[in-house]
Amino acid sequence: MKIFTSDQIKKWDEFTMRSNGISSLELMERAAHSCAKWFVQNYFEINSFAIFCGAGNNGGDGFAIARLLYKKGFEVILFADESQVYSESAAINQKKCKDISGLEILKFENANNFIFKENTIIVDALFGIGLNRPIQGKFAHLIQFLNDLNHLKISIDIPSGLMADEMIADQAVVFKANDTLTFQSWKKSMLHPETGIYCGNIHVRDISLSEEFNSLEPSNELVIDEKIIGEIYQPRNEFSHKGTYGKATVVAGSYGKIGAVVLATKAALKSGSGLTFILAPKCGYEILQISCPEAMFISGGENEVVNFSIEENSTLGIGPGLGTHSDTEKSFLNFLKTCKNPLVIDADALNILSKNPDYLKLIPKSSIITPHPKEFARLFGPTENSFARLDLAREKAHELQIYIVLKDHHTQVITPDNRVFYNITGNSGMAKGGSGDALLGIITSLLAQSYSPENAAIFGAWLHGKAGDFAAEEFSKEAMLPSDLIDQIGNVFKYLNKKVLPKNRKD
Ligand SMILES: NC(=O)C1=CN([C@@H]2O[C@H](COP(=O)(O)OP(=O)(O)OC[C@H]3O[C@@H](n4cnc5c(N)ncnc54)[C@H](O)[C@@H]3O)[C@@H](O)[C@H]2O)[C@H](O)CC1
Ligand SMILES: [K+]
Repeated sequence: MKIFTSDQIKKWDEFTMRSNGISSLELMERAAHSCAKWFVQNYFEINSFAIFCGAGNNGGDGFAIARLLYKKGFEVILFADESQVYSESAAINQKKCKDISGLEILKFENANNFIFKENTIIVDALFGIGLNRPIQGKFAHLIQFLNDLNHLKISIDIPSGLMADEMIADQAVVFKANDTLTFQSWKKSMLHPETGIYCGNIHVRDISLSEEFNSLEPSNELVIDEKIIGEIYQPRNEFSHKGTYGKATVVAGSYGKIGAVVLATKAALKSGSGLTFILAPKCGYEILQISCPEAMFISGGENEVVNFSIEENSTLGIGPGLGTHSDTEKSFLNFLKTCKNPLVIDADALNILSKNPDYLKLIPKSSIITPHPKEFARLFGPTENSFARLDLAREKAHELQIYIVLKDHHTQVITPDNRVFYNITGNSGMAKGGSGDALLGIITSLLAQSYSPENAAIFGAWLHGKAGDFAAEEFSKEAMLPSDLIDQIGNVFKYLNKKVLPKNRKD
């Protein structure tokens, strides 16, 4: 799914209206119907809505939604400032509401003294993607008042106060929604931690905007949706053998950190590599041979990996629990001098590179690094926010011709040619030591199976998050473990074969 800027979305609207021969009002009606349907499906037992309408088309959506819900028998209270100059479509929908007896429109000022029923849902239709400056004055006070209410809060298209494409200003006032019903596609600010936090759960509502525009309009920022995954995932061919699925080698571990090797190796095995090797210190030999019998053990030293003797044409995943012992550092850096094939680098291997930045240029082209924000900052320097961090990541991915899987909520896969894929699977239950080890194993395994580095990074991030979602479902976010995530990888492949592939394959 492409991510468009607010300007592009407006062009998308216009293109749709022109090519479908519909008016802005009809498009607004389509949007309102889609929202009303969601409310009925999700909150039919709640019968009261307080809808706050601005003067632009977001407000127009709000008036139209109010009319539709009222006609379905819901109790609806409208709040608006009728002294404002309304957009054409908003004015028409506001008039339609005024013409309905029983549908009251109160002033925003009345909200402060209004007694909202406990189960009233607060609907924010104040500002949408037309917001062009921070909200101040009476609107800011109104939003602060609404944020202090304990009621369920739903935003239409985007929480008021959030810019669609960029970071919020310091002290910005933004409506804090429990859910956001957004039209047709994700907006960039919904995908970054500082801004996405205001959106709650995102529900993308299809309002049938032009598919032709979507395919023609360029965007180098995308959301990894199941359409993309359906195009990447390669189901197994029965006429195959273990050689078909490549050789993966996990280079990891040091005394006391053998668990990281177990997690990375199991994740690699579960992701389908044909042959899987482990290069780890001897202190982990028994543990690894017992816990990962399918993987072959190569000793890299006593308590640390000090000897990078690698299986021929094997795909390497390096880093989990590796430690930064000077002997490990020396042998890893020496190894980099001769390594030519793309590899996957994580955790302590990245920390070793942070201490030796001159070696960054020795990372083989098309390799994949998987830093979390702190590892990224150690590698490339601090940034003031996640938008700036993404800009720096794009610069570095291009400069070093590598893929950067920037782990966050939401993880971003940055390509050497400036494209960004946002992952929308995964959850806070994965914020535990060991999750990153699993991701390293998954991506290494996919790369070993001849997925391109780009597809291994994209598919790996999605698969990792989806397995995390299944684990959270099974064990709760609090109790799930990275090993539970690994155990769910098989269920994700089953989901892919049952749900995703059939939908996306036009064989
Ligand atoms: N394809 C779609 O996504 C559709 C979207 N729809 C809805 O239309 C809005 C966008 O409408 P627009 O009129 O462009 O902007 P807003 O409703 O966000 O109103 C902005 C309005 O307010 C003024 N303004 C901007 N910033 C401020 C500020 N800080 N303080 C005060 N006033 C401000 C600005 O000048 C505008 O006049 C979209 O979000 C959807 O909800 C269509 O209904 C259907 C298709
Ligand atoms: K809104």
